[in-house]
Amino acid sequence: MDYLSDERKKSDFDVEAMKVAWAGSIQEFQLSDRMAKLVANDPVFEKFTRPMLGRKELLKNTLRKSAHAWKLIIDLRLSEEEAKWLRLYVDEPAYTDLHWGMFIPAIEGQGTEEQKKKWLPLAKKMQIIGCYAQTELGHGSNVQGLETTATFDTRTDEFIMHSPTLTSSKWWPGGLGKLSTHAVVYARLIVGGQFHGVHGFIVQLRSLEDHSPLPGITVGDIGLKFGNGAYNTMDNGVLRFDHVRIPRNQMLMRVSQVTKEGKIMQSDVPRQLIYGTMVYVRQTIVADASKALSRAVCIATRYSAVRRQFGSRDGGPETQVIDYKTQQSRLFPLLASAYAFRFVSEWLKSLYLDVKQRLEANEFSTLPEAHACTAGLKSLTTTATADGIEECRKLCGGHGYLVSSGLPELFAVYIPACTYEGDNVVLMLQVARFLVKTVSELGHKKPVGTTAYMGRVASLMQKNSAVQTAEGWLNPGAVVEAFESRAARMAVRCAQELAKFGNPEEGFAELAVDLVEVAVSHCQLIVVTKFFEKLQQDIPGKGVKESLEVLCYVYALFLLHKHQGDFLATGYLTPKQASLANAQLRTLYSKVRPNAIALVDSFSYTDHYLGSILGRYDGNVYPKLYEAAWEDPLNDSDVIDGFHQYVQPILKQRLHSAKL
Ligand SMILES: CCCCCCCC/C=C\CCCCCCC/C=C/C(=O)SCCNC(=O)CCNC(=O)[C@H](O)C(C)(C)COP(=O)(O)OP(=O)(O)OC[C@H]1O[C@@H](n2cnc3c(N)ncnc32)[C@H](O)[C@@H]1OP(=O)(O)O
Ligand SMILES: Cc1cc2nc3c(=O)[nH]c(=O)nc-3n(C[C@H](O)[C@H](O)[C@H](O)COP(=O)(O)OP(=O)(O)OC[C@H]3O[C@@H](n4cnc5c(N)ncnc54)[C@H](O)[C@@H]3O)c2cc1C
Repeated sequence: MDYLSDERKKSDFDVEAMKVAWAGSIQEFQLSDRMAKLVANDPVFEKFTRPMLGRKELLKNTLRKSAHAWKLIIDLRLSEEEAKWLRLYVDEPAYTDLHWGMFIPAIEGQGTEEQKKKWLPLAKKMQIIGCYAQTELGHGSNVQGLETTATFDTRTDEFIMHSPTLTSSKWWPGGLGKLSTHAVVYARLIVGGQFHGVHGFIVQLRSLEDHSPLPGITVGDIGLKFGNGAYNTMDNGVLRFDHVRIPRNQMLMRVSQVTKEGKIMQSDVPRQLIYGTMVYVRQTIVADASKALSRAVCIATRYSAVRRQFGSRDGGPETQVIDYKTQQSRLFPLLASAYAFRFVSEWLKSLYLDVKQRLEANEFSTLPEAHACTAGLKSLTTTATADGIEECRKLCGGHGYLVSSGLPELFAVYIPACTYEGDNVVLMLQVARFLVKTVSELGHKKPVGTTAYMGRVASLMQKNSAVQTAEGWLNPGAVVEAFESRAARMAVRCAQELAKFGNPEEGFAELAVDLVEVAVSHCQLIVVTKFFEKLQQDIPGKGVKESLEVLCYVYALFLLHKHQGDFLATGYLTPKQASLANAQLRTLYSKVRPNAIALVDSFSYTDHYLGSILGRYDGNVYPKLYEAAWEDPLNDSDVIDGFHQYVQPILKQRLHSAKL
């Protein structure tokens, strides 16, 4: 029985076509769909018992799933794209993520042709397993502050890897704790007693025979992390070196080379390329944000249509909680954000692929913008997604707190995304630096790409919003201009404040809070713009483009409402115009309402991937919640272990004293 069938009948767009729009293309949809079903129908990938497992069982279970996934990849000859979808739907962080997601890309981006030829075939056949060992106990954000040393010994043509202090211990790398045989280790290069910056080195950590740590290497897991299950399927590790020697050719030498004689040769490649793997991963994290948020929103939307509270008339049914305006005002902007993040990630991927191609041809001009966009959008989307998942939990009331709702585990596994691959505040400060530089160069350099609007700063500073009615906000030009003006005005105001400081670094530190706000406003502008640009494309299917248009305005006007202080303070909007935007937002929520279930069905998530009783496709929530309660191990017996030992004596004592 489909308890949501009436809801599904209300929608006015073609869901199958929306699925394609969400996936990006029919090919991508079919590929994703095939992998989702493959995982959902395979009992090895069962995940409901995960939160009940102890750490050792949990990790072993992950190893079993990873081995099975690898077997499927080989047996079914899956392509790299298919393997990525498979990883997504298996839905369990594992050492293989870091092997494929960071170790291999680090060698691809920073290795010489010779190094790639040697290491990539071994890694791609998984004859070695690698991780990305950058962060240390004492330093994560400040990469230049890393303390591990790689000292060149001209006599033996080797580097000596060493951990000189406790704080230099590598700390956090995923896959390092128990599984990696190799790592790309980031260390200070020392040649002839001089420090030559931080570089990556391929270091073997464990024996390929018996997996024991090699001499001079101390390695282990850093311990249990937030939440049951969640990220504890990953062996984040600690690593120390005691004068471990590696051949010279294991330094990744695309950026700088060390010769046999101990000479440092700089190539034309900028030093920042050493950070290139992070640019790649930040871009993938933006795509993952839309997946995590859409998953939470799918659960909260379906449950909000099933759940009823208050409002019964003459004994009739009570009101579905999705019909409360307050519920809509919390849920629908998240639904719109999921779509907005999906489309901005699509754009970011194309920007990244373009930069990658240019880098391969030694053309580096677009790297700063790629860095600013990946850093800023990673920060913006992961912050919104982490907050959004928690909001979805609250939108599901008490039942959202049950593990079987799927939301606690999703939250616990997701929140470190605000920290890993760069703390979100630290990353926004990078965007701010980029914007301040752009503003300072306006006189002699035409801004391009996502900062092109800064080239129109004079007019953006003068012109105020012309919107007169609530309908007036349904105009891409009016909305984009509002976001451009706000970002440009905030940036210019900050640049003026900065100019008052004699020392720019001192000014940057003092104004950091305002600078982060400028960076956020710039990143929100990118997301809004890319959503409107998506709508310019041919999007087939009855009502699909119209529904996306509604979501695009919901996203933009919700942000405008939330940050109306900025829009008003910069003088671009009047209070009346801000309140017209809010009135329009209410109308838009009414347009989303009949399509809400269809809009989350369009994510095409299987019940396996959602992992939620509240979010079940058929809406059969209460009987399944009731059933699941009886499956809890506490309900194996009526009288629990420990009762006779610890509780009964107390009860007896009470009875005894009551008699007295
Ligand atoms: C077949 C099977 C397939 C299976 C497929 C599976 C695929 C899986 C795919 C993905 C899974 C991924 C899983 C991810 C799991 C996450 C695990 C987490 C990993 C980590 O966290 S790794 C560690 C990350 N660490 C950080 O992010 C540190 C943050 N800090 C920094 O980035 C930097 O130190 C800094 C930028 C904050 C500051 O650096 P520094 O002091 O050196 O720099 P500045 O002086 O400020 O700037 C110098 C200059 O450089 C520019 N810059 C900085 N960064 C970059 C960059 N990344 N790229 C380009 N340019 C950069 C900066 O703008 C300055 O420029 P200007 O001089 O101003 O021009
Ligand atoms: C689950 C998980 C997996 C990880 N996997 C890996 C991995 O595979 N490989 C790896 O190398 N690392 C990994 N990391 C480490 C991760 O990259 C770092 O934790 C991250 O970069 C943040 O650095 P930090 O811990 O030094 O934070 P800190 O920089 O110490 O942050 C602490 C606080 O200080 C603030 N702060 C720091 N600097 C500034 C500044 N300049 N201005 C203003 N505020 C500032 C931050 O905003 C934050 O509030 C992982 C971390 C986690 C949680």
